[in-house]
Parts: sequence; C-alpha cells; structure tokens
Amino acid sequence: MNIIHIYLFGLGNVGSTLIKQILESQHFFKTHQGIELKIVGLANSRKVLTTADGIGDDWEQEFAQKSITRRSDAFYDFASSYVEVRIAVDATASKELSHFYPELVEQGFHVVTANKIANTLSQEFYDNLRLLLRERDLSFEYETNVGAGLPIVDTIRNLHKSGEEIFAVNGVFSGSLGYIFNRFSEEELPFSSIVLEALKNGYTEPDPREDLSGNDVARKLLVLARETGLKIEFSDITIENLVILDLQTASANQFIDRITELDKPLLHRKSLLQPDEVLRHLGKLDVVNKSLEVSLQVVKKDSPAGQLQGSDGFFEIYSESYASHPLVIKGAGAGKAVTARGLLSDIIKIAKSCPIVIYK
Ligand SMILES: NC(=O)C1=CN([C@@H]2O[C@H](COP(=O)(O)OP(=O)(O)OC[C@H]3O[C@@H](n4cnc5c(N)ncnc54)[C@H](O)[C@@H]3O)[C@@H](O)[C@H]2O)C=CC1
Ligand SMILES: N[C@@H](CC=O)C(=O)O
Repeated sequence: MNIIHIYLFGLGNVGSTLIKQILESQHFFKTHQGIELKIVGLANSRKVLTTADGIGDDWEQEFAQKSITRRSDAFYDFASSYVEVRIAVDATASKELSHFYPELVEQGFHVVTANKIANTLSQEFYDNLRLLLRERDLSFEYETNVGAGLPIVDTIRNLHKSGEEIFAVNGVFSGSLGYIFNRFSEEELPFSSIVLEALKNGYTEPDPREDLSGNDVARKLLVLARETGLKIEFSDITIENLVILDLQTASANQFIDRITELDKPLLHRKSLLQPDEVLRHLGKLDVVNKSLEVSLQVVKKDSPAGQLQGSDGFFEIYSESYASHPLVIKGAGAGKAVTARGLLSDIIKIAKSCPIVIYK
C-alpha cells in the first residue's frame, strides 16, 4: 500500500470539493489501486490544521475547533516526522503562495496546483522551479490550469514531447467567460447579473475581474505557450480588458457594489450584433509567430465557438498532424466538481509514479 500525505491550501469552492471527492473515493483507491490517500494538512489564509490520522467527514468542525494560527513552517515541522510521500495541493488563487513553491520542493513536497500564477511568473522563476524539481526528483502537476478538468495541458505536452510541431491553439479558454457570453448573447439580462451568477456558481475567479480583465485567459495561453517550449513573458500578451478604467483599481467589494457600471458598454457591444452573430471571448496562441491574444469577438452563431453552451470551454489545436483539421477538445471549462476531479487525477498520477515506501 502506498500511503500519500496530502497538504491542502485553500478550502473554498475547489478545495472543499476536492476534500469531498477524496473522502468519497478513499476506499476505491485503496482497494483498486493500492493507494491510501490521507489529507493530513489543511490551511486557509489564516489557520492551519495537521492530523496524522487524516481528516474525516467532520473536517469542517475539526478545522474550526483545532486549527491554529498559521505559521509558515507548520506543515514542514509536521511532515518532517513522516516518511510518506507528501503532496502539497494549491487550491487558492494566491500569488504569495505561488512564491513558496520552490521552498515546498526544497522541503520534499510534490506540488499539484489549480492556481495558474506560479506558471505565469517570470520565465526565470518558471525555469528555476523546474530545475529544482529535477534535482529533487519531485513532480509538479497543473492540468487544471487550463480548461479545468479537460485534458489540455497533457495533450499539448505529449504532442510537444513526441516531436510534433504545434502551430496554434485557439478557442474559448474560459469556462466562466464562456458561460457569461453564451448567456449574454442570447438572453435579455443585464451583463452584471450574469457575472454575479457565474460567481455564485463558482465558475469565476475569486475576484471576477481576473476573468473580465482577460488576465486569467492570458495566463492559460502563457501556460500552454511555455508547454510548447516558447520562452515568453506575461507582458508579451495582447489583452483586451473588459473592466472599465474606473473599476480596475477599486477594491473587490467596491467592484461588486458597482458592477452594474459594466452593463452599458457591454450592451453597446451586443447592440452591434447581426441576428446571426454572437459574442465570444477568444484566446489565440500563435506559436509560430510567438503571438498571444485575448479579446472579445463577434462570431457567427453557426460557427464552432458560436454553438457553445453553458460553461463549455473549446480548444482547437493545430499541429503538423492536425494541420487542416484541428484536434478539438470541448467540455465544461469551469466548475468546482470538474476542477477538483482534475486535481485528484494529478494527485493519483504522482501517487502511481512514486515507489512504494516500506514502513518499519
Ligand atoms: N472554480 C473553477 O472553476 C476553477 C478554478 N481554478 C483555480 O482554482 C483556484 C481556486 O478557485 P476557487 O476554489 O474557485 O476559489 P475560492 O475563492 O472559492 O477559494 C480559494 C480559497 O483560498 C483561500 N486562500 C487564499 N489565500 C490563501 C493562502 N495563502 N493559503 C491558503 N488559503 C488561501 C481563500 O480564502 C479561499 O477560501 C484558483 O486559482 C482558480 O483559478 C482552476 C480551474 C477552474
Ligand atoms: N475563471 C476561470 C476558472 C478556472 O480557471 C475560468 O473559467 O476561466
């Protein structure tokens, strides 16, 4: 039996759903795959809990009663007493935590993340992290950085590793913006009310401006661009920002209070549509010309992007073998259940790659 110790950062939509999925599947992994997953560490931004037995269904109560004020070394102190494989899982959107990944690796943790920030800091940070991982023989998995639970990162990585030249990846990279513009194009509702619903459903980033500014999609393009071997920085991306200037610097709460100020400019964009057109938020990664673009576009209703429904993401991969007919991946591009399942799949991938520890 391979015992895996999981240390989870972030107990919001994705983090708490991951806990639920792990607890529900523990028996399955144990009996069918010889893997015992134990969540031995939980952290939100203020508190931390460690427990050698692993958390159970009453974890919220246990966290409320037994967690202590967070110290940066709380997990390291605890982990140093155990020989089990340790995996740190990041289900936050925290930049601060991303800067700690090298330290986590130094401390012997594999890292699984839904948070795109570490992969989209400077190229130097990106390269150094990979160097460190190689030196320590540890893994870093981040399939959920692009398309939530859809297999996009792995597909691009496998094509690239097998020597295939990738020319471009185009599509609707954001499930939340997919949901917002699919509905806004068709329904007579104010733009702001649809954004608030996407937030309530757990589709958007904690601060929906990360989506509306185009930054979150730009990060996804950058993650994929780097996967194809491009050396490129976030500042190289051309991004259309849908947040009006006045609201760009407001606090998160002020933004929500004043979100209806977005309605007028977006309604104007919608009023310019022809009956056979819809608005779609598109990402374009042109690997050949090293050009990355994020923008709101008008497309025909009967085009592949125009036909999308719900929170679907849509990715067209053009490469040597898929030159005239792209490889297409489509499906829910946001949502806590699909994202948590993607994280769990990354955890299992690492667990399976680790040699079985003999406990004395
Ligand atoms: N919701 C979705 O559909 C998808 C989300 N993701 C990514 O998953 C991550 C989490 O998203 P959600 O769960 O929707 O957000 P959320 O806002 O529901 O949860 C994030 C939690 O992290 C906590 N947190 C912030 N800083 C922290 C720190 N330093 N240490 C520990 N906890 C901290 C926050 O208090 C919050 O409870 C984000 O990076 C997002 O981009 C990725 C794919 C899809
Ligand atoms: N805001 C995000 C959630 C996951 O990355 C999106 O839908 O793009």
